[in-house]
Amino acid sequence: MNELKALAQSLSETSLNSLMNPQRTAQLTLDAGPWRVDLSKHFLTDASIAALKAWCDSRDVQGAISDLFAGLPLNLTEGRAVMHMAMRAEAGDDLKADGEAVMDDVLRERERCLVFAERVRSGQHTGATGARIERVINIGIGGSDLGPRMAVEALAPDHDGPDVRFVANVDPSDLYHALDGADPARTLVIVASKTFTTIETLTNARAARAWLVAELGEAAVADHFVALSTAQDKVAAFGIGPAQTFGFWDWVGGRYSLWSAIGLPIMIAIGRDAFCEFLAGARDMDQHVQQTPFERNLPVMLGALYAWYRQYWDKPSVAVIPYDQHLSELPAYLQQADMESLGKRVDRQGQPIHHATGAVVWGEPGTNGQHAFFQLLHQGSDWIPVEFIVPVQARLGAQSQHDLLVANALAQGEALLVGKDVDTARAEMAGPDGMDLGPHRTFPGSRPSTLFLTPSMTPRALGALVAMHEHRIFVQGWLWNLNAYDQWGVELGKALALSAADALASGDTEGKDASTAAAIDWVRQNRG
Ligand SMILES: O=P(O)(O)OC[C@H]1O[C@](O)(CO)[C@@H](O)[C@@H]1O
Repeated sequence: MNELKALAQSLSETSLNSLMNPQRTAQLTLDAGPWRVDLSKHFLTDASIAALKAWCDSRDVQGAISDLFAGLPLNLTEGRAVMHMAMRAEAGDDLKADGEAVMDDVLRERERCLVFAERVRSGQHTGATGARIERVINIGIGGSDLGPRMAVEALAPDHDGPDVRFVANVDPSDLYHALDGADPARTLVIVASKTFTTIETLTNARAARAWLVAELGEAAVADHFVALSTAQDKVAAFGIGPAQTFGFWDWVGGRYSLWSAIGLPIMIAIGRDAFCEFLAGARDMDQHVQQTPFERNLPVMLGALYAWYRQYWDKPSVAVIPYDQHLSELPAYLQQADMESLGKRVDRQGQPIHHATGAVVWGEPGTNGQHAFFQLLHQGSDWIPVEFIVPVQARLGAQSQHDLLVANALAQGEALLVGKDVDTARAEMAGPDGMDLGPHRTFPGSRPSTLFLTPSMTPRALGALVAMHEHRIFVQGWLWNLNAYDQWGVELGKALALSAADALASGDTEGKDASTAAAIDWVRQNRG
């Protein structure tokens, strides 16, 4: 039997708590940038660490990381490098994508974005009537929404620019709320789309444009619309000029693009210095992943651990629980980063993969989740690896109240690990009419979790955390020999949505399955 499988089976019978001691925690606590990450509540032993290292060595993970940073075309199905790391690199870093030096272009475009953001923040860039911009609306979806949305919310304590809102859904109510109360003369619309073909984004952008033109006239579009895209020709066809267009490159994947021009809403919200700190945090992690030996390398260890839990322990999900209300969008952000990257069933050569791959990523901030789904985490029939993400300093509000938040995070990890045996549970209380509550109040324990601690959720800490997950996802994908950088699985639904829209308009359901055809008929009769 494969050693990783055998270890999974034998360790599943082991009490995690019986492994614990201070030396183990010290050995398995990794420092990466401003993060202290405790992996000691996982099924990591000398034997399993050695087996995970052997797995990584057999797949030459370290060589793959070098190839990634060398800008080789690792995204085979799209024939591209994967070089979002260049977007947070600095002058003097010698980075290439597909053989071309990229840093001059990257730094030039970054500077254009930062200058524009400062002009909006300072009021130098005004609307068509000369009024200061007070509301910025980012229209984008997927990677052109989730990253900036998450970071703007995460860094709310750093937010000193105009109001920044996000519209993603083609549901017209999303745009309605973003425009509600907005003064067109004081509103800047950012149309963010790597391809500039995404139907939701273009539909919302056209609706926002019509709203603006109705109030201020066609000529105002130039001052009130900017585009973030790799497709300059399509942006021009939409009517946004080159001075108002900020670009990036096809070797920056959509879900890895918040460091690029796609980060413009973040720049407008928090300004140049804080945004550069955000990039610096990610760059810290780029250096960490390249330079740190296996046992101390956080993205590599965590990627190997998660690959093991999915493939050999058959654990179908990972819970991400930030103990920071401002990180409420982090689970959704990581869902795209992870599930669009690792949700694949064939390998890089197109051959079937005969084991489980990508896991479901989900979560909510603590402590809210404790009063909702933690019942299942503690007493459900299976365990789920949990990430507790915990900045220890309050950025807003009283530190004493924040301490209670932190205490809850620590307590949850402890409860998952230690559990409660049936005798203790019985001794505590009986049920109605002396009913034995022992089985109901027992906690099995031995449930793994990772504790991410950082002093404060600064821009630098956030950058490091996000980049850590990017590299962790790379390692998992490489261990499974799948392409973590394409997303063909979204295409069929996109095409069928256009066909369903036609059928809703015309009533012609020929070629549709019976269920879909009936639904189309019913919608046509009931849509008012
Ligand atoms: O930035 P675009 O090209 O509008 O794409 C938005 C999103 O759509 C996807 O292609 C999936 O539909 C994502 O990968 C991407 O982040």
